[in-house]
Amino acid sequence: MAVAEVESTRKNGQDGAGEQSGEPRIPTVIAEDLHVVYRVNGGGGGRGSATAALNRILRRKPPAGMREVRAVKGVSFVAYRGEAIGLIGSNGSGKSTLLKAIAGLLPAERGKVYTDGQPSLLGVNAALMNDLTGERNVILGGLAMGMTKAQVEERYQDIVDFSGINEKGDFISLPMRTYSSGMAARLRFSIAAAKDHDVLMIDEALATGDKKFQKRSEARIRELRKEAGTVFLVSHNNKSIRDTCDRVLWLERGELRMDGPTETVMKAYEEFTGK
Ligand SMILES: Nc1ncnc2c1ncn2[C@@H]1O[C@H](COP(=O)(O)OP(=O)(O)OP(=O)(O)O)[C@@H](O)[C@H]1O
Repeated sequence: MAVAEVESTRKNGQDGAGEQSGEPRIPTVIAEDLHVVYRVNGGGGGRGSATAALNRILRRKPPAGMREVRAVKGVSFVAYRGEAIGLIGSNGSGKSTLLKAIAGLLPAERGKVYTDGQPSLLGVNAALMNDLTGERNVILGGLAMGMTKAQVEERYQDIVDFSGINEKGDFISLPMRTYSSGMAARLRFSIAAAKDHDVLMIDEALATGDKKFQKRSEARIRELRKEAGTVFLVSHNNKSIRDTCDRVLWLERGELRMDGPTETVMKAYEEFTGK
């Protein structure tokens, strides 16, 4: 759904970036008391036979060993156009789950997510085809993101140059399975970053690139923000978050522990983790 313009006030007084006095800020993502639950067959029931499964279906009962993982618990925030928002928190705190729920890839158990336009989630696991060449993946990836064939052709060289894949030889014409994980992540980032996004969500992509690439991608994130989008960045690299984001959401055990300006939240987080 499209979200209406709202005045530049925030209920809880937390400060985000891009706020200019008196100018209305445009929300791009609204999460309202969002809960996300995974249901996992823990195997505790042990009865894996087809007859047992059929009986469960007929009785409409969950399997005996079914376990629930409450990965996101009552998270609420409003993201605005022009913000770059870092998502931090310990392993398993719910960062990736939150992004997937915003992208519409996981259903909300309770609460709601509203987004303006279709958010694009760029994860290190984004679906590129390992058996196809980098070249084919750039074309397919571009089309999958909604670029026209002409746009992909026009931006093809920029994408390859940005990724730096060809710096050490003609890798772009080789299958993706011959790439290191860093090279593959760079190509994924470069394809996604070639398009302007209303909401771009990046899951750890920067952590896998080398220093030079990190600098380039941080600069591109700043550009994407200027082009009026909202960027979410999940990272365990505190420096990347500091260099790229002006607001940080800190999740812990699925709950939003803090939401505020980068430095305030990072200081509290570093105290919590002992750096
Ligand atoms: N597909 C899944 N099925 C069941 N549980 C899951 C699944 N994916 C994640 N979880 C659980 O949900 C919780 C949150 O996981 P999530 O991956 O969102 O955390 P994260 O903050 O992104 O972690 P990390 O920093 O390690 O990447 C964890 O307890 C995890 O075990």
